[in-house]
Amino acid sequence: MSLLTLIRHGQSIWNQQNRFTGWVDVSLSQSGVKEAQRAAQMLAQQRFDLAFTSELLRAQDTLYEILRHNHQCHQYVRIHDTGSQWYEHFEMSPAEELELKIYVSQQLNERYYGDLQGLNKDKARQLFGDDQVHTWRRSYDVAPPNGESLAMTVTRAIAYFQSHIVPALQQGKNVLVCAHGNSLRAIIMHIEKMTASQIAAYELKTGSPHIYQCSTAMEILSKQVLE
Ligand SMILES: O=C(O)[C@H](O)COP(=O)(O)O
Repeated sequence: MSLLTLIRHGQSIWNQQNRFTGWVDVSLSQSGVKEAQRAAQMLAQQRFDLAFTSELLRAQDTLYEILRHNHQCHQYVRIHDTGSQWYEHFEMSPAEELELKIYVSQQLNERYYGDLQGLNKDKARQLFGDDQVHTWRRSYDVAPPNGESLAMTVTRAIAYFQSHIVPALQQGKNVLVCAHGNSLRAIIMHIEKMTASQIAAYELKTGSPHIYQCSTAMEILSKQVLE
C-alpha cells in the first residue's frame, strides 16, 4: 500500500487579485504562505519517499514549506524534467539515498490560460459575458483564446502521472504532489474515474491536502481531504 498526497499550492497573489494566472509565475500571497504553513503542520508526521511539482514558483514554494517542517525529510535534491531519465543511472551513496528526490516538470503546470492570463476574472465577465467566462473556466473541451482546454491539461498531466508517479506508487512509495487546480483535477479525474462533467465541477481549495491510500494495483482504498 502507498499514500498519494495531492495538494494545490497556497493562495497566490493573482488568486487574491482574482486574475487568470495559468503559466504566469507569480508568488504566494501572505495568506498563501500561511496556508502552506498550515498544510505543513498537518503533514509534519507524514513520511514522503519522493515528491513532484511543477515549474511554477507558487507550487514549489508550497512544497518547500511542507518539506521544511517535515520531521522525516532533512535533505532533498531537485531533478528537472529534461526528457531523459539521466537520474535513473547516477550512483547515490547510502547517505545520499536519504535525500528526498523532487521531480520538477512542466507537465504538472497549471492549465495554460492563453490570452486570458493576467486579466481580472470580473473584468473578463464584463468583456465577454458570464457564460463565456464560465465556459472557458469550467467546460471540459473548450479552450480560452490561445490557451489550453481542461481536456488538453488532463492529457499531459495524466501522461506524466502514469509515466512517473504510478511506478513509484506501485513500488509502495509514499508520494507528495504539489501542483495546481487544473493539473491536480486531471489526476483526481483519472484515479477517481470521474466523468468530464464531474471533474469540470470539482473544485480544489488552495493548500488543502487530498490524501489517497492506494493499493500497489492502484485501487483507491481511502481518501481524506484535510482543510
Ligand atoms: O490559473 C488560474 O487562474 C487559477 O489558478 C485557476 O483558475 P481557475 O480556477 O479559473 O481554473
